[in-house]
Amino acid sequence: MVKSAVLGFPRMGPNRELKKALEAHWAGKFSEAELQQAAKDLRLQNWQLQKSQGVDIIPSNDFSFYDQVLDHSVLFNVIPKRYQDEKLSFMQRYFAMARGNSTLPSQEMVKWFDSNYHFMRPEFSNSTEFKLVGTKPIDEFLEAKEAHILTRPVVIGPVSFLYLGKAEKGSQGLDPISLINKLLPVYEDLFRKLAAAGADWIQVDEAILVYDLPEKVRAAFKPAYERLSKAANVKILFTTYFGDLGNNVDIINGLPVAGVHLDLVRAPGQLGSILSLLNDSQILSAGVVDGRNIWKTNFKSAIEIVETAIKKFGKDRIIVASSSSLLHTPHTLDSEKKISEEIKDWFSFAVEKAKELSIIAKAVTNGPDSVRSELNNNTKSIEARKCSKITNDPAVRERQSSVTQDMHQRKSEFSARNKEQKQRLQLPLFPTTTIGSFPQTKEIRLARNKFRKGEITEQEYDSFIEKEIQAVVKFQEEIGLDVLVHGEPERNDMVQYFGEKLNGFVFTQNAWVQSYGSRCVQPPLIVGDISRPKEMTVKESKYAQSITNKPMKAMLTGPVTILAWSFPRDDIPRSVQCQQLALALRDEILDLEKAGLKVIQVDEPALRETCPLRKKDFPAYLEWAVNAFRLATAGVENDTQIHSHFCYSDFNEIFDAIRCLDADVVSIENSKSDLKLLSVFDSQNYPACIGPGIWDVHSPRVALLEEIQDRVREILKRVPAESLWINPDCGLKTRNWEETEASLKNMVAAARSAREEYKA
Ligand code: MET
Ligand SMILES: [Zn+2]
Repeated sequence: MVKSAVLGFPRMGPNRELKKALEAHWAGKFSEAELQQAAKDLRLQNWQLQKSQGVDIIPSNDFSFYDQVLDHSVLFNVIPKRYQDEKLSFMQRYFAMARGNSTLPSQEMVKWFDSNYHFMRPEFSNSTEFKLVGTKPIDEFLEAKEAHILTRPVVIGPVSFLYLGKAEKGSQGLDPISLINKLLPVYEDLFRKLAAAGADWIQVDEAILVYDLPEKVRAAFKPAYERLSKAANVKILFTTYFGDLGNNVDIINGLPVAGVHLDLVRAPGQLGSILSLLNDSQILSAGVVDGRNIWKTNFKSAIEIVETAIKKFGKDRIIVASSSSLLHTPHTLDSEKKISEEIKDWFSFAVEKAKELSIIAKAVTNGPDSVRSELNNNTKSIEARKCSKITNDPAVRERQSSVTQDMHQRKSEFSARNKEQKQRLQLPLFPTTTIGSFPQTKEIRLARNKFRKGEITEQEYDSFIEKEIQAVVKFQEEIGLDVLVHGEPERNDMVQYFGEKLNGFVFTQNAWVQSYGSRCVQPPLIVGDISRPKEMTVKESKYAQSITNKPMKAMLTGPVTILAWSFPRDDIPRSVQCQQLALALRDEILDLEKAGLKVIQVDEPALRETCPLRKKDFPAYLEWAVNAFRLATAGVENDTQIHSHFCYSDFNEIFDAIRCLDADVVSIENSKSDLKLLSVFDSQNYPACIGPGIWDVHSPRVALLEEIQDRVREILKRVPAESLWINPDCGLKTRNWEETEASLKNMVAAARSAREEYKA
């Protein structure tokens, strides 16, 4: 029989119970014992839930108090010395590594592949002593067993664990992969203990196979799994996900593991090559239910894929599985009471996906008649979505088909535009500006909530927002900034705000997914063709410009970022969705221009993080991403100045793409990366204006005048004076007014002194 399997389940609980428990614990309101109990309840609930959906193979050790990679570091004693020296309890140390404490910063946090989940990067040193110092995977396996659920423990594979880590400060030059032989005995120990506890399979995640890997890393797999396969009487499911194995597929050839899991949602094409690589006793786990999105599975296509595999392997050697862990999907659709029934029928969250797995397994085991009504309903729902008016807007499609090359082209080259903009804006050397948002105070959040709930009228709300704008504008004039902003008080979130004003988006009540630790995000769902029914931001920006003589900068979130921070459609390419967003923004930008805004900023902080996992796929992605930005912005006159903003990651790699955006001014986060960004200017000849972030807005520390001055001098060694703008790293919404005022005053003073120095 074909079994169904889940690779991992969302941890937070149906109502983010884990988040609440964690935050209460951190606030000292919930003891460690209470936290442990809450976690235990959630685990049990999740196992039983999956069982009740009919899932045959249920994971354990997919739970985490913060992050599964950190769990492994702690389990294997990969604890940097700075955390070891402290007199901390086990949990205190764990949370210190996760979030820092009063004396220590946290470990580095990085993105988990191309998802919006973040993990704590393991740090290895020459003195790392691998030891199995915990029992978490075994405990959780036994906990489930006690509830009569035989789970399949999930562990991160040794090669991925090392590769995803880095050398600790002081051990520079150490390549973590060289530690593999020291690490393996610990895995052997763990596997023996899991086998002794009664596990018959272990899911070993080696997700790095979707990356371009150095030869040394590729070569580490075979010997490692030779050893692990002999370590204990337990079968290994060698698990990959998030894409195509590409050239790493040869690693599977002859690998001594009992089974292999493949992501056949993102990369269905790899099925053929794997089928011919596995030997006669190996099992294939076919990931046909998407672990990364919220759409109902198309049973017909999923079953087709599974049947192909069955033809070759027989029913007993095939498992039907989620493509990846369901960690990246919201918990259940059940709690959504506001989405229309028509649209709700298109979705499937984690609980519903678990059910889908068991239906597909039944269909292929006992024949389609055994689940006839489920299959029929699925066909109906898939058809309904395909034909729905919401999904297809002929006007949007028609507009897309008439997009021409010249719509991506500003009227003149930068140098000509620059002259006209100078003429019109009359800015000093080293113009100062901010990135958009000003402190989002309690009052602002309260007013927004009241308005949302209907407790204040639109008029009352509008006048509240106007007062906020007045205050922010006055403040900026007083401290002497050159290009002002309205402060974004009306915006809850830089993506949600736009999604709510566009056609094609749906918002949920409770569809949260973990981003890091206790932090969850609730991405909008893109369900249909996107268009702009009316102006989105003009009212606020126009008002702001009307109360000052200084140039006001209008703020928009760019097409790539709106797409990246939403759940995209799976029925048309992301490039098409991005172009729809670009057209909607193009209209907004032209309306802003008409309303008298001379400077318009289009933020694209997600441009880098949306890059594909493999280098070979970069050019195609960057082409549609850059084109979307250009399509959105290129309609304006020469003397309208287009800004863009980037933060969150290392932009050196895509600097060429940033140049191709053809923006007049870009501001880039740089203060955290120790001016690393600037090295780019040594090799690249950047034609337009640039504002490398001058201080780190993510820290409450006030930027000192001398610090900013030093930084400006450093930057001026590389950036021509006439191209340099002076601005913070990112928006100020998370800062308070005191810090903001102090830092901005220093920034303006630094700009003034730089003007003096430069003249001299
Ligand atoms: C994450 S980038 C944020 C840009 C936005 N304009 C802000 O200032 O908040
Ligand atoms: Zn930013």
